[in-house]
Amino acid sequence: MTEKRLSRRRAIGIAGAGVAGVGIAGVTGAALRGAFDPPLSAGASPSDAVDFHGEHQAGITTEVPDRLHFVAFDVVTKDRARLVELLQDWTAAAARMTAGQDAGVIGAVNGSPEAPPDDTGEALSLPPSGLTLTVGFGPSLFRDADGRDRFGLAERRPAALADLPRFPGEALRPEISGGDLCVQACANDPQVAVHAIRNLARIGMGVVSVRWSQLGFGRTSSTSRDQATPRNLFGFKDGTANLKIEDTALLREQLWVQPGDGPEWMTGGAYLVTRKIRMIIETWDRTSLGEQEELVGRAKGSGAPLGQHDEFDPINLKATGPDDRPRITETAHVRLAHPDQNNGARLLRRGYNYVDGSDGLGRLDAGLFFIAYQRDPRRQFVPIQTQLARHDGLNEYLRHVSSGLFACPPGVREPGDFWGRALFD
Ligand SMILES: C=CC1=C(C)c2cc3[nH]c(cc4nc(cc5[nH]c(cc1n2)c(C)c5CCC(=O)O)C(CCC(=O)O)=C4C)c(C)c3C=C
Ligand SMILES: [Fe+2]
Repeated sequence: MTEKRLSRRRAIGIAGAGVAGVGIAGVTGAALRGAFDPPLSAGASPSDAVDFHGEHQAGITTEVPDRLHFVAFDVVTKDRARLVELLQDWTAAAARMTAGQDAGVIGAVNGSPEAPPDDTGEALSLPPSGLTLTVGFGPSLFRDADGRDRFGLAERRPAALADLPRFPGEALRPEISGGDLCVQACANDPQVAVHAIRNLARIGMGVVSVRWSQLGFGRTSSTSRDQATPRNLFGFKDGTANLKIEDTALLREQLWVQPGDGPEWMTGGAYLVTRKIRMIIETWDRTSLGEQEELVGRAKGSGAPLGQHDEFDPINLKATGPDDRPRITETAHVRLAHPDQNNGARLLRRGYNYVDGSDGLGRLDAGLFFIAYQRDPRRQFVPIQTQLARHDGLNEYLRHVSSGLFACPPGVREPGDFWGRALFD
């Protein structure tokens, strides 16, 4: 085991040097692309480890890395003790993998030749790569579709974990929606994210089964002012007005469940909404630049709100153009999603682009895997999405095909503690 750990550590140095090389190439690329595109990551090296333990789970305000593997599980056991045991095993494995170690204490190659290894091995020699693993509990864990209290948890279901209403125009596919549990793996290396989910699924065999999963690339948001704003597949900067880790007062108000919000086991946690939103890329690409900008309400190059100059200039919803019409139209995305139109509600977005190949007609099967964390979806995601579903001009180019809702408990504070302990106490 010690030998194994050493080999992962040695690899960090080697891979770190590789990353530095990539950084130089990246700067050249950025310079070629033009003045709008500063390098996307700043600060700590993309190969570093992120702390697993803390007041809040990592992977929520943590700077968004480039890759995602998101998975939703169905719990297949009826035995509460086995579920708790799984959460304990998962927590231990998650802490190890986040630190760049093998999922199990024996490791991928140090065990008995007669037994399956306790790590699958594809991350051997890879550094931690900023891996974060974030767990959430879906409404169906508390009561199944027939109203049965599956694990004696029904009384502990948060009111804020109320099923999302149907929204006009959505075309949800049940087989890629919902789930009793979810794990979000974010990392700077796709192999590290996939390795983590694969090993959690392997450990969970017989207790959980994978319901659906989604790979994402190219973050579509920033969660820190140190990160440059990335672009979504419509080519627009996405994440400019996001909640950021520096906004401590706003995070208390809008993100973290506070004492008294109830139930107590969720204090320090947050609610997660996922939406897989297919983007009708080919139609969008035939839309004029002016119309694209009008639909979003921001300039495509700079990301500035229409009527302003710079990306971070405040949005002025009252500004009018020479024709006396509002610069940001009544159906513009940023008007409808703006806190002033939604009782002050805001979201911490950390979504990803996805491309699942092409459909049978040769069109890209691509879009945004939308991920938003918040203190209470009933006051945040639901009203914002209600406005968007009714009036957003972008709807012509979008199709919501999957939906997920999860209660993400607070962080694991110390070794020995485990994901969701307070829920099962
Ligand atoms: C219900 C919440 C939201 C969904 C669903 C959603 C989908 C979606 N958004 C874009 C592109 C952009 N969104 C932008 C801003 C923005 N979007 C939401 C919410 C949802 N978006 C919010 C709360 C905001 C911020 C509003 C504000 O406070 O000003 C932007 C502008 C840049 C930015 O501020 O992030 C873009 C671009 C797409 C393409 C999409 C579905 C595929
Ligand atoms: Fe948006």
